[in-house]
Amino acid sequence: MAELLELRGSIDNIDAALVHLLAERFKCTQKVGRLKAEHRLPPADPSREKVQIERLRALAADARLDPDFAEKFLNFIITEVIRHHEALRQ
Ligand SMILES: O=C(O)C(=O)C[C@]1(C(=O)O)C=C[C@@H](O)C=C1
Repeated sequence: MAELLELRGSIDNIDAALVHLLAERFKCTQKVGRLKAEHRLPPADPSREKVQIERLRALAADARLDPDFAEKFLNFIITEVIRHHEALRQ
């Protein structure tokens, strides 16, 4: 089935883009983690997270993506970032 192969090719391209985007995001958050450790700031910032989640939920709704899924995805990433920040504090 040519259509299935073509769709899978696009899925593979999108997955590669996601990995590259996540790698860039983690490069930024590693720098944020170093700054926070240097200035003795707490790893997590719940008020910032609230703003990010509201923004992402609105973007998801506009894009017809389930906002609950978008929120879970962001929380999954942020949990990992906070784990990295905590490690940098040691
Ligand atoms: O912006 C920050 O203060 C970060 O540490 C980055 C980040 C994020 O991954 O977006 C991670 C943890 C915070 O709780 C909020 C946001």
